[in-house]
Amino acid sequence: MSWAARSGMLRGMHTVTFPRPGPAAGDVVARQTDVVVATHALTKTFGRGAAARTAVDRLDLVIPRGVVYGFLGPNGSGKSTTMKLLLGLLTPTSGSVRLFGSPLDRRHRGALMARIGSMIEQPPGYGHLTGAENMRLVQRMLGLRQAQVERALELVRLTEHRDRLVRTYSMGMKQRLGIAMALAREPELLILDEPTNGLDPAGIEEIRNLLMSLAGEGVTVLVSSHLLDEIDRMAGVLGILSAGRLVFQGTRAELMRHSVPDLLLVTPRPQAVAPGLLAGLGGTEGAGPAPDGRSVMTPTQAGVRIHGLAPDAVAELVRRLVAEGVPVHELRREPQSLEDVFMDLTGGARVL
Ligand SMILES: Nc1ncnc2c1ncn2[C@@H]1O[C@H](COP(=O)(O)OP(=O)(O)OP(=O)(O)O)[C@@H](O)[C@H]1O
Repeated sequence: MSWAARSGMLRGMHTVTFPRPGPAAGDVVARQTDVVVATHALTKTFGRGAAARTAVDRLDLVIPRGVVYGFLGPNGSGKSTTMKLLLGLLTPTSGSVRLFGSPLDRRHRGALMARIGSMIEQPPGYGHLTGAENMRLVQRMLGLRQAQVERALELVRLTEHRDRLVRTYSMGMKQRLGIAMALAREPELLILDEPTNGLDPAGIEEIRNLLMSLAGEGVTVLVSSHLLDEIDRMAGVLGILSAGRLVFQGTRAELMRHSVPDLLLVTPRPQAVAPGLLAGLGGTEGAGPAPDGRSVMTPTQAGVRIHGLAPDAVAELVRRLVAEGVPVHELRREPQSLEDVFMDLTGGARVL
């Protein structure tokens, strides 16, 4: 049976109406929907006493069926640990995981894992075996049909390279073989940890297209990255981690709604816009770096760009500029890029 046909089946369907959970549940996750992954206050602390370190901190993830969920966060923010918790490879310190509507406990784990394909950290595969031989191992281990293996190789476009030793594969081919191994059992949920790591733009594009087409067939894809660019164009829902906390969850459009557009001040005398002019104007405090480490005020060709000013603060700034006799040729808002919003979120401790 094809994924498309299977995704329409009621097997394991779990329909819930969500109260708006956790930090910033988005429209996509808040509406009545079929949820594949839901965690509640999921927490993992490594070590004890003074050495204790909380890698994942009270996470409320909600992943609807059939989306690409982009799991973003800087290195060390807890993405891999979360994925291992979802796969039962680590035990939570507290909190819970539900997959396809069932709790991830000892009783359900086997049945739940049979519906999931994953690639965590390094791409798997033995270098001294060919692609086909590696796939045969997976086939035997999982009791798969030959047709399933063939289809997985075809999906990742490795059919013609199947008889080459894996150690001769490029990084992109190794990643694709790892994805084929995860795909062979025709999972309903695919969990991939940084599958675009080390790939060139063409390789990234290829993985992006593959994951989007799988989601189009009803497969739910959870994919992590520390690079926004790699995720942005494929993910229908974004979850952003910072130091183990989920600082945002929702669509790209919802994320952009949290942005404060920059202010562009066009003046022939940018040097007259002293940092002191911004003193006390909201959270930016004039001189010095913003919480994300970027400068609040950046010189541009025609003047200066000022980050994060609320409307009242702009009115006060205009008054000060006039009082100081700074010639203002133009003052306008310019939307922040998605990258800027991401940096604001992950650089500071702000929780949306
Ligand atoms: N087994 C472990 N024992 C102790 N600390 C751990 C263990 N696994 C992860 N950590 C710590 O937990 C934190 C989160 O790590 P994790 O690998 O989940 O982050 P990540 O977002 O996936 O980052 P990366 O992209 O670098 O893998 C890090 O500080 C890491 O050192």
